[in-house]
Amino acid sequence: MAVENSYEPCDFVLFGTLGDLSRRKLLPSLYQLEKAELIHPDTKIIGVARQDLTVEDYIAEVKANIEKFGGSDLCEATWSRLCARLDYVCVDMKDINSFKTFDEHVDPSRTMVCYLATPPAIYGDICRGLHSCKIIDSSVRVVLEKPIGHDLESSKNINDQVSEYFDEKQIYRIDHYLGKETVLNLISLRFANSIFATNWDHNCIDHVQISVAESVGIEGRWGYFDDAGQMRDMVQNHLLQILSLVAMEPPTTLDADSIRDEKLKVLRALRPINASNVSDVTVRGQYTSGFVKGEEVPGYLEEDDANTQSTTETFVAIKAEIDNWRWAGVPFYLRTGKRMPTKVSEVVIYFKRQPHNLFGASFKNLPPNKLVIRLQPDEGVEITVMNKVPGLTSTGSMDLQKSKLNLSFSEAFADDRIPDAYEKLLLEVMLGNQALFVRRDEIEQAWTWVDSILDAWEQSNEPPEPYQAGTWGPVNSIGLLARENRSWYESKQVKTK
Ligand SMILES: NC(=O)C1=CN([C@@H]2O[C@H](COP(=O)(O)OP(=O)(O)OC[C@H]3O[C@@H](n4cnc5c(N)ncnc54)[C@H](OP(=O)(O)O)[C@@H]3O)[C@@H](O)[C@H]2O)C=CC1
Ligand SMILES: O=C1O[C@H](COP(=O)(O)O)[C@@H](O)[C@H](O)[C@H]1O
Repeated sequence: MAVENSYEPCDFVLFGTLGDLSRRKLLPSLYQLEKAELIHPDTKIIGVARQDLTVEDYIAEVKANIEKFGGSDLCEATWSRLCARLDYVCVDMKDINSFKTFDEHVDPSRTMVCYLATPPAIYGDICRGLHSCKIIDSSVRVVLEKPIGHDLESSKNINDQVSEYFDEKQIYRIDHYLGKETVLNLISLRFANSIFATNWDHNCIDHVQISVAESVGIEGRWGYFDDAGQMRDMVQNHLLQILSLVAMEPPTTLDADSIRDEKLKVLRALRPINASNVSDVTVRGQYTSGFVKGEEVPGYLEEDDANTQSTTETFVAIKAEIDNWRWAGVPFYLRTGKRMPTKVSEVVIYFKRQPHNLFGASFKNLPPNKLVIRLQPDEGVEITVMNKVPGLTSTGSMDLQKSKLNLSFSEAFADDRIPDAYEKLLLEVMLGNQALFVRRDEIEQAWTWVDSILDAWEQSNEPPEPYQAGTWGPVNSIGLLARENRSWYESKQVKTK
C-alpha cells in the first residue's frame, strides 16, 4: 500500500484504555509492534480512562493484560521498552472541564493519534474536549471504532460531530477485517494474477459466496449485541467490505482514495432490498440451545442478562445482486452467524460450468471450478480442478478426478507469524496511510442498503427463524440457494498450525 507519511514519532492516545477492546486487542497489538521494533523509538503511548489510577497502577494493568491476552510469554526486553513509553491520564470524557490537564501529557509539536476505543456516543464529547485544550491541528489523526451509528441517521450525526473538528483526511474509521492478511490478499490475488484478473466477471463466474461463521455466542455483550444484531454488527461493515473488495473494479493506484472510490461504486450498485423482495432474498435467524464443539451452550434468549422476548437476529443470509456491467446476473450470497459449528471465514468463487462435455456420460455433470479464499483460521487459497486419473483403462476412456491446488499460508510461509488485524491497522495509522480505513461515504452507503433491509424486516413482523446452536443456521438459509440449484460451500478448514 502506498504510504503518504513517513515513519515518525507520535503521541498515541488510547481513549477507553481500560475497556474490553483495548485490553484484549489494542494493547497486545501495541506490544507485538514493539516486539517487531515497528514503533518509532520516541513514540509515547498515553492511556485515557475515567478511573483514578497512578501511572504505576496503569503500567501494572497493561502488563497484566499483555500477559493474559498477548498469546505468548512476556518478553522482558520488549516489555521494558513498551513500559517506558506509557503514561496515563484520568479524564471523564463527557466532562469538558476534565480535559484541563490533558495537554500536559502530549507534545503539540508532533503528530498525535487519538484512538477512540469508547462507545461511539461519546466520540463528539471527546472531540470537544480535545478542542478545548487547543491541541487540534492538521497533524492530529482520530481513529473511530465501529459500529459508527445504529442506522444512517445516527451514523451521519456521529460523523458530523467528529468532522466539526477533523477533516476527512484525519479520520481513520476502523473495520478490523481490512487489517486481516487474507482480506488484504484479495487485492493482490485479483490484481497481481492475470488468470484471475481476466476471468473475474459474469462471463466466467456463476456466483460468489461469502461466509463469516462464528462459534462464539455474544460473549457477555448482551447490552451491545441485542441493540445491534448480526446485521449491524457484522454485515454492515465486515461482510460489505469483503464484498466490495471482491467486486470492485481495478483501482487506478493503491492509494487510499483510489481503492475507496472503487469500493463505494460497488456499494452504490447493490440492488436495494425492501418490503417487496425481503422474504425472497434474506433469511434471519436466532440460535437456540445446542452443542458447539461438544459443549452444551444456552440459546440466545437464555444468555446472561437476556430479554427473553428479544427478536434480535444472530444469523443473517442474503442473496445480494450488484447491478453493474461486470456482475449482471451473478448473485453474491452472504452468510454470517453466531454459535455456528466452527469459526470460519471464506470467500468462494464458483466459476461457470464448461459449455460442452467431452468426457462422456460418466462425467455428465462436470463440476465447476471453485476458488476458495480461506480468510481464517487456516489462511490460504485453494482451486479445485478436474484432473485425469493417471493410468490405463481397458476401454481407453479417461477417468477424471476432482483435485485441489492448495496454498496454505501456514505451510508456504512457515517462518512468518501472521499478525493480528489490529497490529496492521495500528501501524498504518501511525504511518498516516488511510487505505485500510473506511471513508464516510462508504459507511453511509452501507447503512443505506442495510437500513432498507432492517426496515423491511420490521414491517414484516416475522420473528427470526430459530436454529440450533452448533448448526449452520436456519433451514431457510439452505433453501435460499437450493431453490436456485446451488448449495453453501461446506468448509473443510482445520487450523493446521
Ligand atoms: N470489544 C470488542 O470486541 C469490540 C469493540 N468494538 C468497539 O470498540 C469500542 C469500545 O468497545 P469496548 O472496549 O467493548 O467497550 P467497553 O465498554 O469495554 O470500554 C469502553 C471504555 O470507554 C470508557 N468510557 C466510557 N464512557 C466514558 C467516559 N464518559 N469517560 C471516560 N471513559 C469512558 C470505559 O470506561 P469505564 O470502564 O470506566 O466504563 C471503558 O474503558 C466500541 O465502539 C465498540 O463498539 C468494536 C469491535 C469489537
Ligand atoms: O467486529 C466484530 O467482530 C467479531 C469477529 O471478529 P473476528 O476477527 O474474530 O472474526 C465479532 O465476534 C464481534 O461480534 C463483532 O463486533
